[in-house]
Amino acid sequence: MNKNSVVAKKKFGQNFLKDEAVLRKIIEAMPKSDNKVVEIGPGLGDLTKYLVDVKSVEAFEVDTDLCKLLQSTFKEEIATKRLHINCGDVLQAWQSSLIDEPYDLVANLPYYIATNIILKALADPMCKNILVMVQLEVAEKFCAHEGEKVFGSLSVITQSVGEAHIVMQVPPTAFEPPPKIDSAVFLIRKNADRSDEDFEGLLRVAFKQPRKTLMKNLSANYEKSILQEVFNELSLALTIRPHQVSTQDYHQLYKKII
Ligand SMILES: C[S@@+](CC[C@H](N)C(=O)[O-])C[C@H]1O[C@@H](n2cnc3c(N)ncnc32)[C@H](O)[C@@H]1O
Repeated sequence: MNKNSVVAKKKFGQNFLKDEAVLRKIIEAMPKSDNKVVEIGPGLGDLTKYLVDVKSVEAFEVDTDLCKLLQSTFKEEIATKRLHINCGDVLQAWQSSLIDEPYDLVANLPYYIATNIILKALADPMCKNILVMVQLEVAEKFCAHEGEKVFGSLSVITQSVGEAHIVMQVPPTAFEPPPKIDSAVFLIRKNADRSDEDFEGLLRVAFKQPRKTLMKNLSANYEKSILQEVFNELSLALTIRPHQVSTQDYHQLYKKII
């Protein structure tokens, strides 16, 4: 099998990034660091060939056909240890840390598991920065600010460990085959390690019905009189909606009601 005879497999979310200008912009947007690069889903190696030029890369690819192809394309880089390819499902391989040294995640992610992968990377103490291509809609959720309509639990979790912004939007024509939706590359610079399942549980309750008031959502699980007291202490209006509350106030709420 060669690169040109590969038929993209839908079940693995294969949309190969073919636009060289976009590939170069991803490399330019990489955070300056001494960390190793982890690439999830190297696919045909179009991004990988740029990555191995600047960093040593640990790659995870689930498709065994593509693994074989990558092993022959990157023989030299594998021999000189610029590249190591793990063949298998990255989610199976991921314990509390994906690898045992500090790394930056740089990838055009498989969209069907993109949110899950980013949440795992945010909770992984070895992961220091995240530069990934995902569906535009998902990128906007991770990068949203308080007050914006799409500000939700993903935005709060992200702001709890760092800063996020969209680097560029990418149209379907940049890929082969083209996906049905627009995509975006975004960067999260982590500056803290925090993974707290109880806090994330509170966020799930807080944003359960995003258009209802925060008080209404929270009172489904927490004592209303305590909530009223805490809202008062934090100067939060009883009519405030979940997307209007800052990350800092969510942490204060959590401290006071859990
Ligand atoms: C959107 S494609 C990106 C391919 C390539 N990086 C590019 O930019 O052209 C997603 C890649 O992730 C791989 N993939 C899908 N699910 C995976 C999983 N669970 N673990 C590891 N790789 C996976 C797919 O086989 C595919 O190669």
